[in-house]
Formats: sequence, structure tokens, C-alpha cells
Amino acid sequence: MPTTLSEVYEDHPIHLQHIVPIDFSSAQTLPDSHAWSQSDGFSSGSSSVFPDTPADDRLFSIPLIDLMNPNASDLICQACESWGAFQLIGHGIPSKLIEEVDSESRRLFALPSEQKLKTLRSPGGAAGYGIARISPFFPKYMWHEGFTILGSSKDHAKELWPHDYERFCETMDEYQKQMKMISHKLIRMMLKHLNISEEEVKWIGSTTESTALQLNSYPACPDPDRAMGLAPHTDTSLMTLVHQSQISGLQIHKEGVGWVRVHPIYGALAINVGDLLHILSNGRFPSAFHRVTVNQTMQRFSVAYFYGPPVDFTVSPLLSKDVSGSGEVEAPLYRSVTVKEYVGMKAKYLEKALSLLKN
Ligand SMILES: O=C(O)CCC(=O)C(=O)O
Ligand SMILES: [Fe+2]
Repeated sequence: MPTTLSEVYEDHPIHLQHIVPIDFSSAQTLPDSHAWSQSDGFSSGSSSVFPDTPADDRLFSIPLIDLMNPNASDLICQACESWGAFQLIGHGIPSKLIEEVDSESRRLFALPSEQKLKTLRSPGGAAGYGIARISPFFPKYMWHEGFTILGSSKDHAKELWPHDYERFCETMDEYQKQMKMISHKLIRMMLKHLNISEEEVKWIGSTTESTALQLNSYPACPDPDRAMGLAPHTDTSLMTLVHQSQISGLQIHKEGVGWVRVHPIYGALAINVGDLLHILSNGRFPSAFHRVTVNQTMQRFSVAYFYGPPVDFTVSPLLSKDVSGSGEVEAPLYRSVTVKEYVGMKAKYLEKALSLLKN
């Protein structure tokens, strides 16, 4: 029985032919394998002729919340209800650490392709260098390369820099520690808002929480209007904390509005609700559907921290306990599912997984 996230992924291997990123540095034109068209469910940049270009930034943007604001908790929960996402500042993470993570990530992706391929994720592996896990569900490849860290990055970092790996490992370890602390703060605020007692989610702060750190690189692209950085998806986790370099690309889909850009703000974290929190909140928090576009001149980097419960935790809608006193009890929208079962469903059905759990 798998007890860790990496063992769960071993049970759901990605098909071998899908797992090697191209050498972006030598691509002068967009290969057909990476050229998306409208029939692939795609539209990207501002010059796109397709109807779903991003909404006017002056009218719509995801909430920006300062964690030092005394009303932060209410604002965060409102944002989760209306957007499934928000940007967070005042979180206390030293900007030096954020800069170091950014610079170590750049150092990694700047390595020659054959060096990065030494840490290529195996088909059943979850950690290492590779393409997006969602790739097999789409007809075209994405203009993206990633590096996934589960816990320690030491083994892979030693392959990349045999004599100079410590700096990378220490930076990623410290960053994961900080991300976990913020995740705890946020999840506690959210559970309180949802009237869920900590008794029901005893794993918070335990060593068995499932977390992953994903470094993303989106190289400059010769034909950005026909390329896709990351295809539209929701994250499986409870929530994701993304730090993006100062180049836009991330967009979130809002019901009734369409795609909305998440503007990079220096030091801010873009936080989005994942599927498991959507289930836990009985649908009150939408799981943010998001995508990443690319541009012609600048490579974009982001670091995503996925935070979730232990893999054998059973997630079920934790319903408000008759707060109004009216005797009416909310009906659960989803059936219960263990984290590992859901990771497996997502690996098999992607976005359809959530609807398969509907009561
Ligand atoms: O690059 C980004 O801004 C978002 C990355 C993302 O959505 C992911 O890694 O799941
Ligand atoms: Fe994502």
C-alpha cells in the first residue's frame, strides 16, 4: 500500500514517449508537436483571434491581500469563495530567500539539456526533470519544462552539480519549510471559516502531509500565439502557493468573466484552491481552473508548492454543523475519497475526476 505521494505516483506511470522535454535552446521555430490550434481547446496571448483572450485587467483582477491586515482571514475566505484564488503579500517570507529560490531555479534550467536529462523523471517517478504530468491528456506538447522536488532534492541535485549541490538543496529545503508554515496559517483560517474543527483534520502539522515543490520554466517561444505554457487544469492539492518571476503568463478562469491575468507582484504569492479543498468545503471554494501562456522574448519561471493531506486521509465534504440552528443540514455534493484514490483518478481522468465523485 502506498504511504507517500511518490509511491502513489509509481502506481500511475506516465507513458514513456511522453516524458522527454525538447531542447528549447535549439528550437528556432515552433515544432508541429508544440503548435496548438483552436480545436485543441486553445487560445493564448493578447493578439489571439480566439474569443477567450484575457479579460480587461482594469475591470477584473484576483484579490490582493496583505496577511498583516487584521481582516486578512475574512478577505482570504471571501476570495476563496468568489475566485478560488488570491495574491498574498505581508506573508513574512524573507525576500532574500525568494530571490535565492528564483536564482537556483534559473541555474538549474540554464544547464545543458543533456545534464538536466540525467535527472529525468522515470515513467513511474514523481521527482526530477520532465514535462508536465498533465501532458498525456492533450494532443500537443506544452512549451514548458519542470523539475519536481518531493522532500529532499539531494540525490538529483548531486547529479546536476556533483561538487556544488548544497546551495540548491539548502535553499529548496528552507523554502519548503516556509511554504508549509504559511499553508498551515491559511488552512487554519479556511477551516475556521468553514466551521470545521481541527479535530477532523488532525494531520495538520504532522510529518505525513503530502507536499511537493515544482519548479517551472517557460522558455521564450518563437511563436507564442500558437504555443501553450501549461494547458488549463486544476491542481489536485488542497491549495497551491505559486511564486512567479516578474513576467506574466498565469491566468485564472472565472465563471462569467473568462480568463483573468494574475499579474506578477514582487514578492507576492499567488494562491489557488485545489480539488481536495473544493471537496472538503463541499463546493464552497471553487477549484481554480488555470493555465499559463508564453511570450516571445523572455523566459518565465515559477515555483509552485502543493500542499495536501496525508495520502491515506479520507477527504469528504466536511459540512457546517447546522450553524444557523435551523435543523437543516447541508447535503454532501461529493462522495468520500482517499487522497491516494483521488490522485489515481486524476491521473486517469484529469478534469473529469471531480465530476465522477459527485453524489
Ligand atoms: O507557472 C505558473 O504560474 C503556474 C504553475 C502551475 O499551475 C502548476 O505548476 O501547476
Ligand atoms: Fe497548476
